Amino acid sequence: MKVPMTKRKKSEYRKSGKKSHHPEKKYSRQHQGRANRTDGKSKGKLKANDVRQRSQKTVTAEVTCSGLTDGGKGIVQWEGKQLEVANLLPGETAEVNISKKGRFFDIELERVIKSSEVRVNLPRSSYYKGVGCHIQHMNEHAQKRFKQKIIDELMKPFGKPEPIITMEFPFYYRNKNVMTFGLNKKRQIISGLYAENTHKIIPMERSIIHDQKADEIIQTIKGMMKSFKMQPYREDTGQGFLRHVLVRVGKVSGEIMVVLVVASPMFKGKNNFVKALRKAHPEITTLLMNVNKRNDSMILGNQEKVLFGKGTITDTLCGLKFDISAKSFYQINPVQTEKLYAKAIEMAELTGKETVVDAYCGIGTIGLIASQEAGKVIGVELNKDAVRDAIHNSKRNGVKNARFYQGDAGEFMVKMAARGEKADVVIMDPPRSGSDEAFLSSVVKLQPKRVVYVSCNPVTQARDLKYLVKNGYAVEGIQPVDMFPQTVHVEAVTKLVLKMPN
Ligand SMILES: C[S@@+](CC[C@H](N)C(=O)[O-])C[C@H]1O[C@@H](n2cnc3c(N)ncnc32)[C@H](O)[C@@H]1O
Repeated sequence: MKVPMTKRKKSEYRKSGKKSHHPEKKYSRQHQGRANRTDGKSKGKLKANDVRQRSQKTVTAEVTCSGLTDGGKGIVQWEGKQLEVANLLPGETAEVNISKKGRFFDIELERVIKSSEVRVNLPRSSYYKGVGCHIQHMNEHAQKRFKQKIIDELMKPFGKPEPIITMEFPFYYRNKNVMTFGLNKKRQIISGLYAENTHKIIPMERSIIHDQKADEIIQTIKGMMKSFKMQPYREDTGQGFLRHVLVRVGKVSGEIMVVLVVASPMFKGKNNFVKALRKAHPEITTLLMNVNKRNDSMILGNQEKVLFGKGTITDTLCGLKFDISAKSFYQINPVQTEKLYAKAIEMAELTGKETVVDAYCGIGTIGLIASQEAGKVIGVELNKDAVRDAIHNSKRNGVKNARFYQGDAGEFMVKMAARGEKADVVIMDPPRSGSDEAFLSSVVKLQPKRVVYVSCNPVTQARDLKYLVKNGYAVEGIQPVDMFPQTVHVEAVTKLVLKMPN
């Protein structure tokens, strides 16, 4: 089956030039001379292997990078220890600041002395701080090689993966931005992203992978907070109101959803705030308030109130229209999603007769696209809002042969197997943690002829493939897709076929 590609605005496919593919080439050129510095301070040169004491606890040393971790960090040796340095590339020599924190070393890149030819020079603005963009300092060829190597190594037991499908214009692709709000030491309001594995906010106004309009709206909200006496929430004291702002953009429809994630439902000055925001951004099509009183890392709470508009946005994917709620999962890179889904449906080899299970189905995207070529589709998903969206999306696209159920995919499959039901094809797309034994063992009992496994985490995917291979399936195709350019994440879709039915 040929999955239709959605017609998109030209800007989504825009080519940025011949050699450098970077969106702000002028910056790359302007800053060539000092772009390798990370702090812009003028420093005396260090000789090779020279070590300088900066403070009681911090030393500055010269190191050479010998390779990369799967997290995209440069590997260096220092005083007989192997350390990892963010933003450093193999073959590069650099000055780093090393400080001991308990049993661990904190190591920060001060400046690159000898630069790799695959390095993309970035200016030092907060724009390029690289939170969430672990490998934006690598050119596109190096990023491609890096991701291919990860997939090739993890999938070695199952066969040779195809070359990764890359993105033509790998910038500004995200259709969802979430920024967290807080106060800095001077008690000024900041918005940004959490530093890796912490709840420390790194102030950031925009990113090369964010939707630019979404970033603009978030900055407008930050600017409005003072005059509306809206305090950012503080995790340490539990005081304050605004925790996060989530913006979701329909890249084809142009519809924009803004979600104010707040600590309490008491929104003082709500009407005036909404009025002012709509005046500044008439392009916002719906605005919601989500109340999150929890103290964990979940962004959204359960309580939600629509402040204006329909509370959802609509977008087009593979020729179908999908309504998306704030809490539902929706793939964040729609350009690459169409390529991923096309591969998944090709691997399913549908003839129009099959019963297809779309497990971990979200708002029903893969299942509804597959339904056009299948006998019937059964979708299962844990998130209630996403299931409601899937049922609604089925109706709005006139699909008559798909049913969606809310529940744990593993439990659902166990029941299907116990009832002796039949499935010809299982398409599964679990979260990063992968699937579980209940689900996988039921697949083995149901014996679908083909299993198409879509995953954003090849580590858990490889673990689950091992189980299926051990229990009668053979891997017949592995297709990596770069859904998250500039980051270390890789998506892959694999095809498994039943070797010998019992
Ligand atoms: C990677 S998303 C894929 C969604 C959809 N296939 C798509 O492409 O948009 C994984 C989905 O699994 C759902 N999920 C997580 N745990 C689940 C479980 N135990 N059972 C069923 N669904 C689950 C999440 O809510 C999320 O919608």
